Amino acid sequence: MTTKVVPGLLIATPEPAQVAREAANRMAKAMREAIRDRGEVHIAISGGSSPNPAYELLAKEPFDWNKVHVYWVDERAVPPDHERSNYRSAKAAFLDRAPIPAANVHRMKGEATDLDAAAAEYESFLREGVRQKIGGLPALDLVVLGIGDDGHTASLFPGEPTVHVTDKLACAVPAKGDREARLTITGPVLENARASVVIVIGKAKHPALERVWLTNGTLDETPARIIRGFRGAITWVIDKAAGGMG
Ligand SMILES: O=C(O)[C@H](O)[C@@H](O)[C@H](O)[C@H](O)COP(=O)(O)O
Repeated sequence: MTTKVVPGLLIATPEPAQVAREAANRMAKAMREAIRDRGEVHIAISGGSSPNPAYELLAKEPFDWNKVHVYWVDERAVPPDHERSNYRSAKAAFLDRAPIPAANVHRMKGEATDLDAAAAEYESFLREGVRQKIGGLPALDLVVLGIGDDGHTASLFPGEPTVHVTDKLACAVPAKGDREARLTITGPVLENARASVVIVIGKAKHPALERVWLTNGTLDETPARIIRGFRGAITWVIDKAAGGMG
């Protein structure tokens, strides 16, 4: 028998605008708690289009932004001013709107000619920058994730070995078809986060979301199932279309 179990808290809203508000509130909550308990907050953010309205709202929150450190979950192999750059889109929606010191912003170098070296450098940023550790590995206070129509999350794509990588904290993902190469943080860092907010909008995501929530399934087919094993608090914020009701 196949059963559906939503791991974590599900916030299902009618429309994308409410997704943005709920997601921003949940991110802000995790960030406030980290600052209260640990004096600073380390977050890793995703690209894609779904989180941008939430980042815009988050930027209006009255944090001590000097205490906020930003990392990326993944990046496309393009320069930072490219229209497909995750850094560029987060800059427009978030970094240009919140006074986060430049020294606290740790982008992935998608423009690097040697992406393996860029991934190794990113692993060092994570090991040194994220001082809080759980089980010897960096413990981000918050990761913000999305899900692709094909069931990917971060840049962990179906049929790629990346979702099984455990000996690296970040790695390069080769180009495939019309998808450019990527950099991504890997399962051990994602799983170790104290909190995650997963933002899923639109009808096209519904089949993938169902596959994540089914008790049966494989990481190879649906890498976003990795979220099921996260140790921290998982919050899904979805609209009715993603939930199959629109
Ligand atoms: O760079 C990327 O493409 C991502 O970080 C990716 O994992 C994204 O989160 C999903 O593809 C969902 O994208 P949407 O937000 O556009 O639905």
